[in-house]
Amino acid sequence: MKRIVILISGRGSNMEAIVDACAAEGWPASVAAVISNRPDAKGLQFAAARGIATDVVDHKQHATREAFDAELARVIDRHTPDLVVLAGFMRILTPGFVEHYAQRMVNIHPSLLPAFTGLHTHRRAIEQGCKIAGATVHYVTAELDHGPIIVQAAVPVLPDDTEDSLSKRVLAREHQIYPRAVRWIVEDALDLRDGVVVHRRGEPQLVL
Ligand SMILES: Nc1nc2c(c(=O)[nH]1)N[C@@H](CN(C=O)c1ccc(C(=O)N[C@@H](CCC(=O)O)C(=O)O)cc1)CN2
Ligand SMILES: NCC(=O)N[C@@H]1O[C@H](COP(=O)([O-])[O-])[C@@H](O)[C@H]1O
Repeated sequence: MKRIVILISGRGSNMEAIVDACAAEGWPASVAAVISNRPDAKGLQFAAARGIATDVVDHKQHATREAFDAELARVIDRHTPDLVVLAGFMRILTPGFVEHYAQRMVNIHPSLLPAFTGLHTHRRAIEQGCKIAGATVHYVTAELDHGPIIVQAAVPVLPDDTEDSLSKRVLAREHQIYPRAVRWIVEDALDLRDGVVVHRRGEPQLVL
């Protein structure tokens, strides 16, 4: 049984989608803990209500990124994870932390990478007149939002879209592709070769 630790910073709707899918679909895995860098993260309440261990490592309590990451890794490792899932986790992680969880840490990003790395992706897509937006699940590397891509969902940008309406439409697709990606990983359905993810059963890695 694989052990998953999920990191959040806020609402945690992607974490909820993964918890629900894991429970409903009988994955060979369980969510061992949900950990946040923010004590007020709403997702912590959901996890606790589902009987999942929760922890807080407050980034504001640490003088440096390295000190925060070291404490975060100590708390994560108490739960002996096979997979670390970033789900709206809003801290850039140091190279040492990323190396510690090399090839067993994933993230969901609200754009079709490599477009729009970083923050405020939907606002930028609208400002630049993009017709297509979306989300990407990728392995985490030291370089921000540049890890090997596992699956992507494409979402149309509508003429009257606002940042809020687009983010809601993309979020709904995130809730589909993130559980799918995590299930592939815990079922050992993916190969990571020379920075490219190959799905052993040939499942589509771009969902329109
Ligand atoms: N080394 C890596 N760390 C992280 C990655 C990654 O790919 N490599 N993914 C991010 C998730 N993310 C986008 O998907 C992201 C999160 C946070 C930021 C950011 O600029 N954070 C600021 C603080 C912002 C805030 O607190 O609201 C910061 O850390 O100074 C950019 C992209 C997770 N980490
Ligand atoms: N760069 C990281 C980033 O912006 N992640 C995004 O934050 C949201 C978290 O929502 P959630 O807390 O409801 O899952 C999601 O849309 C996720 O793609």
